[in-house]
Amino acid sequence: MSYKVGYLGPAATFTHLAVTKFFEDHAEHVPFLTIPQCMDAAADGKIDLAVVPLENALEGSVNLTIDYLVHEQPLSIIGEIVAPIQQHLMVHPSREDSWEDAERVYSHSHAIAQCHKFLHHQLPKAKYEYATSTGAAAKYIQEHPEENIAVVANELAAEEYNLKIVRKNIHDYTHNHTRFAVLHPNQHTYIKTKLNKITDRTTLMITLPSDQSGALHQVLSAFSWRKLNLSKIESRPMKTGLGNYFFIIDIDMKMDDVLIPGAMAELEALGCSVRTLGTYSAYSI
Ligand SMILES: O=C(O)C(=O)Cc1ccccc1
Repeated sequence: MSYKVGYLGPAATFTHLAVTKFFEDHAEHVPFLTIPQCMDAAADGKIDLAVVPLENALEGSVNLTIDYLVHEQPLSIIGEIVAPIQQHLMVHPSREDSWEDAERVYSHSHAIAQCHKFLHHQLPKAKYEYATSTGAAAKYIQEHPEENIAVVANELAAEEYNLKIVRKNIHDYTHNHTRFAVLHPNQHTYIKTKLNKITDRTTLMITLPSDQSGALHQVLSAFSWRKLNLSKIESRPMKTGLGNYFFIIDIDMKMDDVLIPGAMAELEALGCSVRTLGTYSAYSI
């Protein structure tokens, strides 16, 4: 079967690279300019699957993806792709010899954050400007050679948009990986890949009862006495007022019939609300 797979585009973003490796050639790739547009298309059935960035090892969660999943478009995470990320500095070919004079650095906010030390030292006077993706920034300078901008993006983007890489591997730390989520309206959807599976995961969203002392401790104990291994816990604002947060928790196993449902029932009995954002396998590139 051939899937129609939407991704955070345009061509040659990191998300696109992840899609290419995950689906090989049994998928039609459909670029979207923003994460919400891509997720809306999956919810409306215009594409079969959406692939969007979820979390970066250096910069943390992609809040736009998590917030849109939680507040706007309740798709399920049905798979995860973990990809190494190498950032390069590139310019329009006409500026190859004068890249150090760049007035602006343009890229996705996570890409700029991953290269802060490099940019701080090598382009101290440049202003940062944020694009919807690294690919969008690369495409922009191809189309606007008159603007004195350097872009942070990957090797494929330099090829795709005919740019010159002037500094390679400018990310500040070597262990730069990103998790991409494969999203579908229905949790019970199976996808096939030849990539190596690294782990199974279940992602839950948990809202604590308000003003109850020790609530987070009780939540964690529901997982700990069942020996459920958590690989992530993070809080995000509910957007309902200062001090109101929900938690995103990753458990390192697939939904089962006993342990995770038992923990969820215990949390609900404590007055928490619990939503399963997905139960899936994670694969590495
Ligand atoms: O902008 C891109 O290319 C993306 O796919 C998002 C992203 C940005 C920075 C690191 C990893 C993924």
